[in-house]
Amino acid sequence: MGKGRRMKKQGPPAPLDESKISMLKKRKAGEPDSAPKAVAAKKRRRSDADEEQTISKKAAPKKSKANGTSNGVAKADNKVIEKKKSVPMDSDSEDDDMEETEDDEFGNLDAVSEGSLDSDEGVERLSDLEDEDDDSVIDSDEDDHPRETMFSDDEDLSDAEEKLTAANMEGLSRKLDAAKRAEEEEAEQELQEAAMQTNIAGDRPDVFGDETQPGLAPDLQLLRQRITDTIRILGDLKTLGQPGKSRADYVDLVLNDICTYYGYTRYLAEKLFNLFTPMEAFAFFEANETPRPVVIRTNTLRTNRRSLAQALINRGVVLEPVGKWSKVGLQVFESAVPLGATPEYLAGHYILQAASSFLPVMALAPQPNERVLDMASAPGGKTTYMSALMRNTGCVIANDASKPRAKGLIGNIHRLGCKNTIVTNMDARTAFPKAMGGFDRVLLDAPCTGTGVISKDPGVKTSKDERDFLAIPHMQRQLLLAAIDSVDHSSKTGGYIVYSTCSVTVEENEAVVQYVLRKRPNVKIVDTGLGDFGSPGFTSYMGKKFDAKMAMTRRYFPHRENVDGFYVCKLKKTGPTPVVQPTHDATSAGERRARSSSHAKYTDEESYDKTPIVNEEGDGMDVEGGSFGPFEEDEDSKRIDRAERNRLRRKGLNPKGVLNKPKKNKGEASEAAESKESKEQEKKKPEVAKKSSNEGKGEKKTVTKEEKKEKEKKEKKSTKKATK
Ligand SMILES: C[S@@+](CC[C@H](N)C(=O)[O-])C[C@H]1O[C@@H](n2cnc3c(N)ncnc32)[C@H](O)[C@@H]1O
Repeated sequence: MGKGRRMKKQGPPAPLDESKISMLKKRKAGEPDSAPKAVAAKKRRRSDADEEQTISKKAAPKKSKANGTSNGVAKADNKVIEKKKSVPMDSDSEDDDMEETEDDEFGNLDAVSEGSLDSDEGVERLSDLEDEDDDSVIDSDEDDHPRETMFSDDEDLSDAEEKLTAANMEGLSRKLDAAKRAEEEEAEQELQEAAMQTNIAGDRPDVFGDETQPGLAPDLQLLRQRITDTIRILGDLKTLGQPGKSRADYVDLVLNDICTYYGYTRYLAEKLFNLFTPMEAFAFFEANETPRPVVIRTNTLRTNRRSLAQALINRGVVLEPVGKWSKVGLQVFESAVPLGATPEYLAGHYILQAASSFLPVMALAPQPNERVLDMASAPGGKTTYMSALMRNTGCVIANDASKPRAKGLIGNIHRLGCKNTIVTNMDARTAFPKAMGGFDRVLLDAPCTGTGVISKDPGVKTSKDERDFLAIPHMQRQLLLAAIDSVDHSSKTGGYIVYSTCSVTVEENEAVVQYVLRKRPNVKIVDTGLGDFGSPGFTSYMGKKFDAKMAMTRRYFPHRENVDGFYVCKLKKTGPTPVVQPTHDATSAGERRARSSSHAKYTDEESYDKTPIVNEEGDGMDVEGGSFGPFEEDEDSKRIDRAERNRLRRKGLNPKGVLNKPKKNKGEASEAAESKESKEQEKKKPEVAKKSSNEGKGEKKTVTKEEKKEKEKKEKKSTKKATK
C-alpha cells in the first residue's frame, strides 16, 4: 500500500470535467454560448485548454475596461494573476490592498446579495444564468424527501456551477495541473511498489530482523517501509508470513511501528487500527497527517453562494463548489487574503466550517417556524446553519456549558445575523428538559475525543487515554438521553434528534446509540437523508451486535471521503419517554414545571407509551463485560475510577496517594470511592487473617506460631501455679 493508492482512494475531490473549462473559457473569450461545441470540447485534451486560457487572458482586459471597477469575471481572473505577482502574503500589504478595493467591491456585493445586480457587462454575463439563490436558502425541505431536496441534480444548479467554474478557471487549471502531477506521482509510486513486490515475491520477508538500535533515533524511511511490508504480509499471512510467527506477532510489530512513526500512544493506535483492515488502517493514519480541504459555508441569511464566490474570486480566492451534496459550501484552494478577515467574512456572508460539519444539520433538516435545540453549540457553526435553514424564523436555543466558548458563539450569531437564536449557558445533561423541553428537533453535536480530527489536533494522538474513552461516552449517553427527552414526539413537523460526533470510535458512536435505544424504546433510528455519501454505521464490532438499523447511521472518514472523521445518527421519537410517576410530594417545583411543558402528555393515560423498557441485558445481544458493555451508571463510575488508577500507575504515581489527597471539585467521587475502598480493605484484613488461619496457609502460619508460643507460655505459667 503506497502513497499512490492512498491518493487514489482518499484523493482530492474528483478532477474537474475539462469540457466545462474549455466551454467556459470560450465563453469567457467572448464566444457565444454553444452547447454542441461544449459537447465536442469534452473530448479536448489539456493542451487545448491551455491554449484557450491564453486567449481568455488576452480577452479579459477588454472586459475589465468595460466593467470599470465592477465584479466582472474577466477582472476576477486578472486580479488573481496580478495578486499572485504583486501582493505579498504579509498582512500589511493585504490590508492595504483591501482598503483600496473595499468600498467598491463590497458595495457591489451588498447590491448583489439583495438581488440588484449591476448591469455592467461582466455581471450581466453571470446574472443571465439561472440564479441558485432561491434554492440555496433552504438546503433541504421535507424530511420525507430528503434525498430529492439535498442531492438535487437539477440543471439550474449545474449550470450555475459551470458559471462559477468559468469565473474561477485560473485556479481550476492549476488544480488540473496538480491532479496530473499527482497522477504521474502515483504511476511512479506504483511502479516502485510493483518492483518491490517482485523482489519479495516468493520470499517471506523478515520484518522482525531489522530492529532499530535502542537509544538511536529510528530511520523513518525504514520504519515506513517496514509498516508497508508488515501490512502486506498481514494481507496474505499464509504466503508471506515467517514460519513460527503468528498474526498477533505481526500486528504487535506494526502497532509499535505506527506508534513510533506517527506518534500515537499504543492504546489509541490499537483502538483506531481495530476499526479497519490493516491496509485501510494505514490509509487512515496517513490521512491524519495531511490537512483536509478548507471549506466555507455561505450564510444564506446574508447572501447567496454565487455572489459570495464572485466577491471572493475578485479578492484572489481560488474556489469551487464543495460538491453536489451541498448548495452552500465552497472549497477554497488558494487565497491571496486571510479568509477570516475579508469584508465578506466580517459582514457575515460566510463562516469557515469543515465540510463534515454541514452533515448533522442537513440530517436534522430544521424547518421554518420550528422550535429547535442545539444542545452543545459553541462556537456555532451548526447553530448558524440551522438558523439559516429556518430563514430566521421560529426559535433556536443554542446552549453550551462553557462560558468562554459561548462568547464565541454569540459573536458568530451576531456576525451571521441570526435573529431567531437564544443563547443559554447550562450543563445540558441536567438542564434539559427541566428548564425547557418540547422541541420539534434537537441537535446533539456531542463533546468527544476528537479522533476524527487528528489532522487538526495532533495532540489527540497522545492525550486521550482509557479513562477518556470511558468518561466521554458516559457523558455522551447522558446528553443523548436528555436530548431525546427534550423532544416533543407529537410535533407535527418534527420529533427528530440528530446525534453527531467528530470521533470515529465505536464507544462514542454506535455504542452510545445502542445504549439509548435500550433506555428509550420510544425512539428509533431513521434515515439521515444524507444519501450514499459516507459509509454505514457498524451493525457489529468485535463480537458485539448492534441494532440492525445502525446501518442507517453514517460514518465519514478522512481517507475515504477526504473530510474530517464524523458520525451522524438520526432518531425519531415515536412516543413520550416512559417515566416512573413520582408522588406529588416528591416532585420539585422544577420538575413539575418541566413536566407541564415538555412532558405534558406523561400524565395522559391515552397517549402514554406503555412499551416496556427492554431487558437491560439487551435483546440477546452480547453486551456484557466487553470494552463497551452495558454502560450502567455504577458500572461506569467503577470503570472510570479503575482507568484513572491505571493512568496514575502508568505515570509511576501511587493512585492511593494521589486520589486520597483532598480535592475541592473534580474527582471527589473517585476520591470517595478510593478511600471507601481502602477502608473496606482495612476492614477485610483481619477477616483474611482469620480465614487464613482456618485454612492453614500464608500469614496464618506466623499467627499460629505466635499463638502457639503465647499458649505455651500460658500453659507453662498455669502448670507452675498448679505445681506450687
Ligand atoms: C463538538 S463541540 C460543539 C461544536 C458546535 N456544535 C459547532 O458546530 O460549532 C462540543 C461542545 O459541547 C460543549 N459541552 C461539553 N459538555 C457539555 C454539557 N454537559 N452540556 C452542554 N454543552 C457541553 C463544549 O463546551 C463544546 O463547545
